[in-house]
Amino acid sequence: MHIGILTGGGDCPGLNAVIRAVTLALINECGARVTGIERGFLGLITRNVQPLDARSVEGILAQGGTVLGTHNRCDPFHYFGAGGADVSAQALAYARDELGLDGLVVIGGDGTMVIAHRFAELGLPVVGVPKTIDNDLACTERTFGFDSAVAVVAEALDRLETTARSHRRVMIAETMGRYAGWIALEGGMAGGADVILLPEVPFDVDEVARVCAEREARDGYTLICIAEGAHARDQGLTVRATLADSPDPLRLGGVGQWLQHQLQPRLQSEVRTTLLGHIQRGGSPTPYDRVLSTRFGYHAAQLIRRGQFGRMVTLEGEHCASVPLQAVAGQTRTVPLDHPLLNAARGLGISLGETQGGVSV
Ligand SMILES: Nc1ncnc2c1ncn2[C@@H]1O[C@H](COP(=O)(O)OP(=O)(O)O)[C@@H](O)[C@H]1O
Ligand SMILES: O=P(O)(O)OC[C@H]1O[C@](O)(COP(=O)(O)O)[C@@H](O)[C@@H]1O
Ligand SMILES: [Mg+2]
Repeated sequence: MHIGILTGGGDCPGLNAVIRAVTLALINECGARVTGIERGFLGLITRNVQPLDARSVEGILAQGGTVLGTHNRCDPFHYFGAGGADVSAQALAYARDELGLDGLVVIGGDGTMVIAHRFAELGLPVVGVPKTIDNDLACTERTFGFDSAVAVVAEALDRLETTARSHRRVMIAETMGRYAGWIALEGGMAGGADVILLPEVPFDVDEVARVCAEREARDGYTLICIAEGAHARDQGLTVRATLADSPDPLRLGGVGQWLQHQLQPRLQSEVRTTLLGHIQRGGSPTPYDRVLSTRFGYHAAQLIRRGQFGRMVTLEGEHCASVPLQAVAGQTRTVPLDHPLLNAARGLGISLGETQGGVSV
């Protein structure tokens, strides 16, 4: 048996742990030959691959990034390198006929799963593994990388708290997460934020200013954790860049700065913004993510061993399971408005920037 592995989309802590687990399990349990495809689906177009064995995955469990490299714009069905042309047939022929792959493990997020699903429909035996710091993939309670990103946000807020307290300032920390607020919600809760602003709950600037002013009068400082996809009730998304050649062209960023400009004229204390950016995505995975990645990788190898293709590994409660790629492709899992952590935040007096019927809550 010959199996390929690729990592697609934004990198994320735990990718190497999955590569290691898939490789070791396939070699040990199936006697398989394993090949790494470099830079996501791009490697199937540029024909860049490398053999993987026990030796090549040694020592990578705790390494951030991906030893295979990745790409978050390469879609063989609309290839940027060929003016948006569909080069999927060549990529498929290379994988199946030239490399002789019996299966392909695709480690990626929502965008990558869309492409994986399309290849599966063309007959390539594919198994997906859910990756993203954003935790926004459908059908799985967790993606690996999320816990590591939350740990970075929590530590950043811990550090911002001491400087905010010393200067009696309003400190805004902007997190990643695209259209989902998971990183800001869990990171904000873990880091003791006073205000948490999410894409799922459009906020009222007056209400956020009121909370800051009230705290200014009392404690003197406020910690705000805002997701890059959050927006005021009457505002659209804050877009940092638009990539013309991508099916997912928007890059978000800057809403923290925008909020700073709204708040500053209404407050005595100084307002400062920290954009956490790619710090959330780099570095070593937390122990939780190392274990989750290892479990996901092992489960992916089990699916291959049983010939269960066209599926993505999931976490259901305590157990690894799987769902058809079709159920995941093109979906985004956002924070439900009745999520227990939102209720807990409200119950603790943490502001979500909400007003009800025009009345501040
Ligand atoms: N809805 C979509 N349909 C088709 N391709 C997509 C879609 N969203 C993203 N992609 C492509 O999938 C790849 C990875 O997507 P991205 O969202 O950056 O990473 P991830 O796989 O982590 O979600 C990129 O090539 C992107 O252009
Ligand atoms: O690295 P880029 O291209 O600026 O992309 C940034 C985006 O990637 C992420 O870090 C991760 O998203 P994906 O998992 O979908 O790749 C988002 O949180 C962020 O909006
Ligand atoms: Mg994505």
